Amino acid sequence: MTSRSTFVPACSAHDVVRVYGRGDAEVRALDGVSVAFERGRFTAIMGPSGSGKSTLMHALAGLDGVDSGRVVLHGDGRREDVEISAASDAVLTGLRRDRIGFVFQAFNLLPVLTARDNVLLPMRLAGTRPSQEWFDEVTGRLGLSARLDHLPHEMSGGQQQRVAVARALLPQPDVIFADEPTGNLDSQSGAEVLSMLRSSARETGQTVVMVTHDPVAASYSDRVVLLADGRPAGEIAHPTTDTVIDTMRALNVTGAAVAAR
Ligand SMILES: Nc1ncnc2c1ncn2[C@@H]1O[C@H](COP(=O)(O)OP(=O)(O)OP(=O)(O)O)[C@@H](O)[C@H]1O
Repeated sequence: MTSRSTFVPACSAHDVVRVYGRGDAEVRALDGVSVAFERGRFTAIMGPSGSGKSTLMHALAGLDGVDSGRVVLHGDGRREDVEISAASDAVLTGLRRDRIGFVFQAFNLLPVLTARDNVLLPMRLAGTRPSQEWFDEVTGRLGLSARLDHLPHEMSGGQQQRVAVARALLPQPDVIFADEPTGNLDSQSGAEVLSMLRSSARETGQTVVMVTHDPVAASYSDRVVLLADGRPAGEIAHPTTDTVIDTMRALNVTGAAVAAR
């Protein structure tokens, strides 16, 4: 892992508000959230059910809009900063193709395509292709080299999710958003996928932001950002399963912000 003294953001939210419904049915899913996600780090978003985790991730990824505040995808010198919250649909489509990767709970592989073609599909749609060296490195690291000609139904859930991770990593997006990526996996397969996400951050500087309910999954991250009732509620640096369980318990009991640890 590289040591670094300054926090360089890959994406950030600034006083973001997202309201669903009106009148008595109004829910402030995000109620003034300001948070930044560090480049080259693996960050988990946690909080009680209904605390706004998915809403925040969707806003950061440009999958859903916000009512006020700003969401920014930060450039890196090569690429420009983009205000996601003010971007047109055309710009957002381009960002999702070139600069943002996704890993979902449901693997979302195309059933008629082999692992190789699933992994390559987003780049093919964008009219580009990875170098053979990078393709071999990513699929090798994910343990997929012997599976590349298999169809999804010929692979286990863990292998399918590793294909989905390879597909997200290959274009080297600014940020990969992972939404409960181990929710459909047994603990062994989940551990493999989480190790891959962690090593992609540590070894290749890939920024990963993951929503999870699972303290074990969160313990693979470098930092946990906590939400409660649509507001930031503290964070945990270098989380362990135990510190996450303790902090979540306190959050569920009090619903209040906890001190950064
Ligand atoms: N499309 C919607 N319409 C109305 N309310 C919504 C909508 N989406 C989310 N909400 C509400 O916004 C709040 C935040 O929801 P969100 O899904 O972001 O929470 P979460 O922390 O991801 O929850 P969970 O852990 O249960 O998935 C909840 O009260 C939810 O009911």
